[in-house]
Amino acid sequence: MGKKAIQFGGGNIGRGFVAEFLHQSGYEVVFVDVVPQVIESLSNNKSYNVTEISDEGEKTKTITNYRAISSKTDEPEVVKELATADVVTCAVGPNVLKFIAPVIAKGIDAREADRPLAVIACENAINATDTLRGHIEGHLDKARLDTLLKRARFANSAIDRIVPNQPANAGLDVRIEKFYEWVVEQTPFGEYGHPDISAIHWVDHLEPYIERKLFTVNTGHATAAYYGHNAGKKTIHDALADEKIHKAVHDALDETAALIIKKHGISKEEQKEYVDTIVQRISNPYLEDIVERVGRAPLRKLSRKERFIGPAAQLAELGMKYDALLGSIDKALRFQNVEGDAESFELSKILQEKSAAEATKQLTELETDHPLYRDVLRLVEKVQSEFESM
Ligand SMILES: NC(=O)C1=CN([C@@H]2O[C@H](COP(=O)(O)OP(=O)(O)OC[C@H]3O[C@@H](n4cnc5c(N)ncnc54)[C@H](O)[C@@H]3O)[C@@H](O)[C@H]2O)C=CC1
Ligand SMILES: O=P(O)(O)OC[C@H]1O[C@](O)(CO)[C@@H](O)[C@@H]1O
Repeated sequence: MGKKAIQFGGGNIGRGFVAEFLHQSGYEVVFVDVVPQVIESLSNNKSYNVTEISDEGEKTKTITNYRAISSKTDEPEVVKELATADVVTCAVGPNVLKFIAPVIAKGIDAREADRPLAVIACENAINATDTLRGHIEGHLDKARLDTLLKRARFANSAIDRIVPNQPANAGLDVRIEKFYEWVVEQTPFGEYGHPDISAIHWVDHLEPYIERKLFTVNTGHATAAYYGHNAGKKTIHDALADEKIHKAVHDALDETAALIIKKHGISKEEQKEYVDTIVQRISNPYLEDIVERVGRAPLRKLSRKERFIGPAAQLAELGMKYDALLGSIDKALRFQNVEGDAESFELSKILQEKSAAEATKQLTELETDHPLYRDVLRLVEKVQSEFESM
């Protein structure tokens, strides 16, 4: 039996990042999704193209050797595939992990293979695999929990690659930036050793990588998106061409860099190079990355451990500067009632219906005695008063 991986989420990252690299390492990929069109399209087309874009031009790779199953209509099939798979990955969105956990738990409980299933969540969230594991454990056969690690091993990951929204007629094909980083913990695999996926950079300690990525790439990307949306810009490239927004992005990344350098012992020079690289990446004009995609789901992005409150809270606790991050939070609070973005409508509702204190608590989960709390409360009050007067 050849190597088999189950990929939950046949979307941009699922097809354009995870499946590309699993395919490259000889895995058969079984996509699992809930959207019928995704399943149909993957089942009816035996290949699709991934086109890598960079300022050196474009390079196209053809992906084959995959299948697709709906976890909505064919759950028993998905369980059977999980019971004999080597790896399970997911790119469904951090808030969806709780919905894929039950079927993964059934698959783990059905396993008799001599090697545990490698579980690797590929989401923009810190320790997403631990979160998924927590949901899975709630659905496992309690009587067999003591043998869980013989049947599954759980490794957190940091994934970084920009996959913009695809052209309407793209079908399965994905246009994606050439740059990528996929860092995964290797220690959870212990004596079994990690799966052989050549694109992965295996590390013992992931935290420096995931915090650096989330608080640099995602903080910078989302800052550009929210300032850009607020200024009526179409793409991230357009936003960064505006010198005030370009400065706001660099100012926010100067603050997160100070935290990353202090906390993780990464050198100033190395972090500056990393920052310059991501500003260049996100302003890539060929990606045509619209600000509403990068700013999507503002409630998630304003939450406690995420790309703004996460670093700003740590900086406030250390008595370090976070004014620029307050600017990013201000613009994120104004990402309201954006067509197709349910969370942006929910954000507007919260700001209209709740008091500033209730809204601050609900959005950021900051305790009232946290050193960051008062500054964020003032931002919420300001945004509420401006929207009231509109
Ligand atoms: N787009 C990007 O540039 C990057 C995205 N990410 C992260 O990757 C994840 C996915 O992002 P995208 O691929 O852009 O989103 P996407 O919306 O293109 O793909 C998500 C896929 O998950 C599927 N899905 C939803 N619920 C499901 C369920 N219960 N079971 C199975 N499949 C389900 C959807 O049908 C869709 O096909 C997110 O966590 C995102 O933050 C990470 C790095 C880059
Ligand atoms: O995918 P999220 O979490 O909504 O964040 C948006 C952006 O952050 C990135 O994932 C950067 O890693 C972008 O590629 C992505 O479009």
